[in-house]
Amino acid sequence: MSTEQTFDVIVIGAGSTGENVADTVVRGGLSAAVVESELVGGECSYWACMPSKALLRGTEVLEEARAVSGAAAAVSGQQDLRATLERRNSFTGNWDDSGQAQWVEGAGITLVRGAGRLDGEKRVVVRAADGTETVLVANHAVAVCTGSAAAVPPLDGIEDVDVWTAREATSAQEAPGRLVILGGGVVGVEMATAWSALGSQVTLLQRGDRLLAGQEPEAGDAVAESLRGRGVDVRLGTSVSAVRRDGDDVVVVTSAGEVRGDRFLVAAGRTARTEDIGVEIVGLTAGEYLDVDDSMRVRGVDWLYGIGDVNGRALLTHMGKYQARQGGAAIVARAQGHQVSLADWSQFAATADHAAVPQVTFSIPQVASVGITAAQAEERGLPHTVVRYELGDVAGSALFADGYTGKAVAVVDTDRDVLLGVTFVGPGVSEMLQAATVAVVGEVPISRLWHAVPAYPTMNEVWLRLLETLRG
Ligand SMILES: Cc1cc2nc3c(=O)[nH]c(=O)nc-3n(C[C@H](O)[C@H](O)[C@H](O)COP(=O)(O)OP(=O)(O)OC[C@H]3O[C@@H](n4cnc5c(N)ncnc54)[C@H](O)[C@@H]3O)c2cc1C
Ligand SMILES: NC(=O)c1ccc[n+]([C@@H]2O[C@H](COP(=O)([O-])OP(=O)(O)OC[C@H]3O[C@@H](n4cnc5c(N)ncnc54)[C@H](O)[C@@H]3O)[C@@H](O)[C@H]2O)c1
Repeated sequence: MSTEQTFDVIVIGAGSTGENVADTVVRGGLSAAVVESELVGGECSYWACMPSKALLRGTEVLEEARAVSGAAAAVSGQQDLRATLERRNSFTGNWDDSGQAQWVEGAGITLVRGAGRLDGEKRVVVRAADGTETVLVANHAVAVCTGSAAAVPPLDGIEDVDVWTAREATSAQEAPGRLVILGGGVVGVEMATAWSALGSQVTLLQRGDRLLAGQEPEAGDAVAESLRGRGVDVRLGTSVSAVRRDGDDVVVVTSAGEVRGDRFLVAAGRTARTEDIGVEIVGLTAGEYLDVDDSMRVRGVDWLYGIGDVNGRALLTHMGKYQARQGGAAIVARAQGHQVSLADWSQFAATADHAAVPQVTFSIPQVASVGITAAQAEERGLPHTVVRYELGDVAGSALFADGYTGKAVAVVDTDRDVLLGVTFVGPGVSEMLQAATVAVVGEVPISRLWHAVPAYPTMNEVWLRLLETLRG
């Protein structure tokens, strides 16, 4: 027997995105239920951003202290693995979501535990762990915020091996002795940095000729050099064809021979969590990312929204939350019978998804970027010029660390005289990113940027050097 409840908006998935969609519509005066089959808070809180950054932070702090002569003398001994893992555990609330569930209820959102599935127009069936079913009916909209999962390539023998994905790599309670990682993207690079510093012998396999392939080349080159310097076996141009067990070992068969490890982490991208949510009822294909317009509405289905990782536009927590604010506002406006403008930068459009996605890779060195790369400007046929500057050559960097090395890269639209993209590579650059984001989103003219005077002696002085280099 199933019970039926009605809400203005039903959100499937209480990750960081779903929580924010529900919060936005409730603040807009609508009622909302959010359905969650695992932990309220989703991937970011328990198996992604938070635990991975907690694993990395100690290594970064030690590295920064060791790079300041005088301070370096105080850094002796090894990082405490147990304490690092316990600090990481505390950031995940020991994988207990009661705090976040409390927040949801406190925000006036109804939390429904169980797996949600579309069952008709504006109808969602929720199957709880005990098999009971509840039917939720939406007055206005259903927002699918079910996120993404690790994509595991169909390698020969993979079904016989206990593969690690980002979930196991971020929640492990011991450092693996030998860790073999497939994929030199963000997850592969961050996990190689974290676990190599915590005692694992890491081999990183990347099929392309560069790590962090979607970034400016300076990023992947610097990170590869750094990882090698800290003992990681980085193998570029290496593809993996098969994997097998041999006693306690995992044997990974690559285009350049076999690699043995205790653990095998697959970090080869993500796949949409749309397998079991009934998208077929609106003519969509299970397993594919939801194709949405800039208000996050699924094209062709006026009551259905796809927000966050599940739409594949920008797989980052802060972008999912941004889309939640924009899409949530659109849901509220449409419920009130208002027109929703999809014009660029309107209050309902997630325009930044196309032009200004900020991202920090917490490798050593860090990579902080926003907007498009020079290669993307080329692909899009945009008239542009690229300006590069050695970040180590400004006084603030020299103070930050002895022998600081880093790069700044700016892609400038030569027609419109505005920034298309900015990338910083180096220690401590994550905190420099927001200025670049404001400049890209605001399309601040280069002539006006000369008036944005960076404080001395900070690393931000590189902005002035980039402008001087551009002027020639
Ligand atoms: C290792 C790693 C590190 C990362 N680090 C960062 C970082 O530093 N910064 C950053 O910005 N991004 C980072 N990301 C990306 C970030 O984790 C995601 O972009 C973010 O979690 C997406 O949020 P979401 O709410 O859209 O999806 P999710 O967090 O995946 O949430 C979806 C929720 O839906 C639930 N769900 C799924 N199907 C159903 C169903 N049928 N019924 C009910 N509930 C369902 C799931 O249980 C889950 O709770 C990282 C990713 C990984 C893998
Ligand atoms: N700090 C952050 O913001 C952060 C951290 C981690 C993850 N994330 C998000 O999570 C997403 C997923 O990260 P990811 O690293 O899994 O994906 P990714 O797309 O960044 O990188 C995957 C890498 O694996 C390689 N690859 C894929 N299949 C392969 C194969 N069969 N053999 C060898 N190499 C193969 C690809 O060439 C690519 O370089 C990212 O898009 C990012 O948005 C963000």
